[in-house]
Amino acid sequence: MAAEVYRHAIGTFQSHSYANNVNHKQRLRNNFVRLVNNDSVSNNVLSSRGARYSSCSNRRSVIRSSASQTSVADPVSLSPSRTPTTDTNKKSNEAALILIRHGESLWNEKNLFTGCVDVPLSKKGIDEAIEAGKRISSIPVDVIFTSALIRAQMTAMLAMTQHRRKKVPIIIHNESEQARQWSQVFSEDTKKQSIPVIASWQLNERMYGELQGLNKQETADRYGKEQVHEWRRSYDTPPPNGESLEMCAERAVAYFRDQIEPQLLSGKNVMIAAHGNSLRSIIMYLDKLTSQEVISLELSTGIPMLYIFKEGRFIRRGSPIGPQEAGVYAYTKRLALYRQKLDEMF
Ligand SMILES: O=C(O)[C@H](O)COP(=O)(O)O
Repeated sequence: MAAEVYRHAIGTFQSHSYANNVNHKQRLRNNFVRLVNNDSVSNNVLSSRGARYSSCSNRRSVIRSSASQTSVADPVSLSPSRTPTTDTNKKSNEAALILIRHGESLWNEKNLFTGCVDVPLSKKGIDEAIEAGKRISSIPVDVIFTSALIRAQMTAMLAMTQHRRKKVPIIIHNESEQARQWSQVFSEDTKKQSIPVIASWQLNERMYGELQGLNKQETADRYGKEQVHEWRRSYDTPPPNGESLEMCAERAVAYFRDQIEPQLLSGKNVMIAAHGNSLRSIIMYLDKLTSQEVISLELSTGIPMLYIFKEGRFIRRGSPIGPQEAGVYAYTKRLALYRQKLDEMF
């Protein structure tokens, strides 16, 4: 089974340009050896990149001091400082972090630059989201963050239809006092069976400026392949009147640090459904990639990626493979226990 875990870890990352990187493959091999030798997240499998976030605890105050964020949390018990997760019966501060790029959109299908244009999933994207949900169906999720764009929200919702815990994802409406009041839930039991979904523009796709709506191939034919590649993948060159990855990172990573890390610190298991470039910038932060390394980071639509957050570190665990893949749950003892609990319940 151990060999199977490794094979899947490598296989899944082939959709990820890391897989073309020899060092990364070597790291995966090393990780695998560590996984086999000791099934504990305390071994930092990303020793060269494992990030230390000593300032995280300082940032916890940000979420507590934000009145709007606290009230967002209230309808379904999101406050990290008051409500420990019940799903996984946590004793340590380990938490799962699932990242998922939305499934294929109707404009991905047509090969159009999309950016902040709010386009829904294609039929293939719907299938990808459901498939992604199967892959993470036995990983605990206590809170979901999505962008404000429908393709990310559809992906999160469709994925959660497959979750074995069968909790209901509920979009939190906090845009006005009335919206907050009118979406209150008055049953504690029902709240417990719900997962809050927080939608934020900061997780939106990078704004693609005057490329939005243009065909990617036609744009490359017109401006040259190199120029278009620079617009699409460089760290600091923005497309005409759009955001560079660096600009996108400024708001997406700040949001991650201020609003999402405190949830992880409090032991909540988090899923983020977002976009190619907002997630690239977050992964750059989690894995401490350089502005050169991030150029070759490509994310496929609808493939979930799993990190474990423990003792201030983000430990990449590869991508969950499928609902029946035992290896996924061997990543940590806690995930294995959670799965066992689900097996007993359902
Ligand atoms: O906005 C888009 O067009 C895509 O979601 C991401 O496009 P990219 O792969 O060109 O960055």
